[in-house]
Amino acid sequence: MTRTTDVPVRTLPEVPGLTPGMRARVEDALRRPAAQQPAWPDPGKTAETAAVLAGRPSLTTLAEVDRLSGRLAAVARGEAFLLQGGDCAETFAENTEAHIRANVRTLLQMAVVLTYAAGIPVVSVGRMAGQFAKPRSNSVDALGLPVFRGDNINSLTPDPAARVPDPARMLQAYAHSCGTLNLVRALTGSGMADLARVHDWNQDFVRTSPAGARYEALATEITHSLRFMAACGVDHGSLHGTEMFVSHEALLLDYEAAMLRVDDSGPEPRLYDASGHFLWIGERTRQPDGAHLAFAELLANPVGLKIGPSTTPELVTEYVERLDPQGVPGRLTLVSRMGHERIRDTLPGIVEKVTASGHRVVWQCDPMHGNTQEAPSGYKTRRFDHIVDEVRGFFEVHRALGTHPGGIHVELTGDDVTECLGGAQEISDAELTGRYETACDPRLNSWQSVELAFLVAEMLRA
Ligand SMILES: O=C[C@H](O)[C@H](O)COP(=O)(O)O
Ligand SMILES: C=C(OP(=O)(O)O)C(=O)O
Repeated sequence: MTRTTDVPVRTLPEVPGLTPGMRARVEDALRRPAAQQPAWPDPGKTAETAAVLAGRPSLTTLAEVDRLSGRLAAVARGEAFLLQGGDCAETFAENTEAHIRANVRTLLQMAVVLTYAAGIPVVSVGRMAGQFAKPRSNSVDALGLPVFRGDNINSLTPDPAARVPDPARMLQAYAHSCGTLNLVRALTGSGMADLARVHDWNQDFVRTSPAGARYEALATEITHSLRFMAACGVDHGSLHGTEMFVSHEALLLDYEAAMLRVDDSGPEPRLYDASGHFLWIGERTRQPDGAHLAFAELLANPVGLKIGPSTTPELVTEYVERLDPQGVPGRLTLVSRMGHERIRDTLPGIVEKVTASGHRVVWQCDPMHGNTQEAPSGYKTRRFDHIVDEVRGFFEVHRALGTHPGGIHVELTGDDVTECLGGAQEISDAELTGRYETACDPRLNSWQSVELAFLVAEMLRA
């Protein structure tokens, strides 16, 4: 864990309905050291922007958030599987209809394969509609410029002026998130999520992928099941539309605090972060005395916590007690990102200790962040076989301990990029340069993502 910029977060705007007690708790959280925050040049402007955001409509509703909490409770009980994925960093420039459609389509394709193999519902959560802030290893980049921290803070353009944090970008991020969420709701509620159509895309994948033969049997089983259901006259609405939630890292506290909303429709007012359905705390900002953890403690949203290879079972138990004080199944998702060489050694002690504590968390595997490496060409990349091996290790650990391997969390895009090495397309180091388009970390492309889903399907069935 590194702290590149520990600066106090000063801005908590007026939030309608916030009781004095709630306000004091949020202010206390925000006063703690907060890693990875931008040094805004003009705090007055940041406060003004936060006040504008606080007056804007919520992006999500507490009813949707509660629905997701219910779904995650099922995952924690072993009755559902969680699929989470999307860009490493969304960008304003790439926030196009084509890009969003491609990402949604890839998630839908993966979800169908996983649902069939697991025989239980798949809860789909996009890394989208808010994934605009990135924690970074260094505060300067290779050119000696202040590092790009995500489009809601500064610009990727390699120019000193463009790298100055600009709070107005938070308003743009809000507007982009709003547009994305609108399209996601429309696409998943309409023809695009039609099961037969999504399966047709998977059949195209099987027909055209160099590794298609391996996955053909499973795809054929799905075809037969669909024909059987059609022959029986099964025509339920869930065959023609689906549910997709959105998530991002709750990194930029000025933005997240401005998106706090109070729901007072129940017996007790509840505070939730209306910037997304699911928020997670990253590996670089999970300091026990830090602001991010204290902020997450206050939310009604289900939350995730990334845990890297240095995390001890004792520390995880402390996180679990703090983030799930009431023992609500699925309230907390522990996202292990250990690296394929470490997962089999590091995860078992953590799972045993948390299981013994009685808390029912969602166990999720992020096989991306512990497997980043520099290719000989100099590109930051990840190898497909390392990614698969980490997921395999995750399943092995949970199978051995009798716990539920609850889900995967993947950086991916539906575009045909060349950022990760290998997969059936056998993307080589020399090919990385072809379409290396990520604004931060390398993502699986659409082929690699669907192939990963077929491989996880095999693990789920084993
Ligand atoms: O997505 C995770 C981090 O933001 C990312 O790996 C940091 O990248 P860096 O090491 O290039 O700063
Ligand atoms: C920064 C991320 O991951 P981690 O916190 O696990 O490094 C991420 O998922 O974008």
